[in-house]
Amino acid sequence: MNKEKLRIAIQKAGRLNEDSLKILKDAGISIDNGKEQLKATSSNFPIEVLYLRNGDIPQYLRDGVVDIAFLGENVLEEKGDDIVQSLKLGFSKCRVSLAIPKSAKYNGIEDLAGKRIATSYPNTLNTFLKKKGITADLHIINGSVEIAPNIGLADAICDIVSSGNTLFKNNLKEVEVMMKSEAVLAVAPNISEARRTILNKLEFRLKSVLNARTSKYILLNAPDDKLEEIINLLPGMRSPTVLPLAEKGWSSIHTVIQEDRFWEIIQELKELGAEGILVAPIEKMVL
Ligand SMILES: Nc1ncnc2c1ncn2[C@@H]1O[C@H](COP(=O)(O)OP(=O)(O)OP(=O)(O)O)[C@@H](O)[C@H]1O
Ligand SMILES: O=P(O)(O)OC[C@H]1O[C@H](OP(=O)(O)OP(=O)(O)O)[C@H](O)[C@@H]1O
Ligand SMILES: [Mg+2]
Repeated sequence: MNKEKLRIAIQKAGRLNEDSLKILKDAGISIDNGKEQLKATSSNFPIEVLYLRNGDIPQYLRDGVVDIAFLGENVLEEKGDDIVQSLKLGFSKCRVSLAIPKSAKYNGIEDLAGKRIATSYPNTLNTFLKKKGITADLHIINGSVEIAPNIGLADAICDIVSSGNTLFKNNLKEVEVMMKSEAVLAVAPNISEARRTILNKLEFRLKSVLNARTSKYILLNAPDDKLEEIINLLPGMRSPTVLPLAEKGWSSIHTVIQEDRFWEIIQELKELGAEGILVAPIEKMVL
């Protein structure tokens, strides 16, 4: 029996943990937890899970302790520019931004020259400032960065922003978006061929889950004299399925579309006489 297993790093606790386990579950991979354990295996896929701190994962990938990981793009930007990003996973969306006190004036990045900036992302910030030709005084802190201006520790901060709530509560305003980030599948630079074969299988499953998450199956009834116009609005996987209804002059159309596209065209569909529009989730989608 082939005992080869792919080692994946997942954040032990925090923003990425739950969605990472959920996407594996949706891909049909059951992890035998024990969440108190730092290591777990799967009974139905050749994978071993290591629960680690997000910030430590790039080094583990580099050292080959793990083969792949789910982690934020922002962490790769900060600590892992030698690590390959394979898939974007669509969760933990955020941005790394610069913010200053609400009351401070801001005319552009040059206003930060010579200022004290508190951050947990010094490499990302240094690269950004260098590109802009700005020199500033960086204060590296590991958490609660947004409090720094209020306690007189810094003039500005560079940290993760998502809803903007934390900035708002601390009387700060976002002035520059340095990068956008979401969770990605990261791959160790020296992954073995045998493990890459397992990774290909995992990627195939993850892609099916991701495609399904953003797509909807839609069914609608259409008068035959408007069929062509309605079909033109509905790009299907190949082309929509059209079936005659028992009532003469009417057909049922089935197709798959991106959810956001559906909301764009719903009004047009109705104006063309579409009726009985049903939208259903898709569990897996193999293209
Ligand atoms: N408010 C947020 N909204 C959405 N995504 C976020 C948010 N904060 C962080 N993230 C993303 O989730 C990742 C993990 O963040 P989290 O705060 O859970 O861990 P951490 O404290 O950065 O790392 P560690 O696991 O090393 O303690 C970040 O690197 C970022 O990509
Ligand atoms: O724009 P918002 O939606 O308010 O999110 C941004 C906040 O979320 C993150 O902190 P987190 O809650 O992960 O705490 P941490 O510092 O303990 O990681 C980040 O460091 C910000 O402080
Ligand atoms: Mg955090």
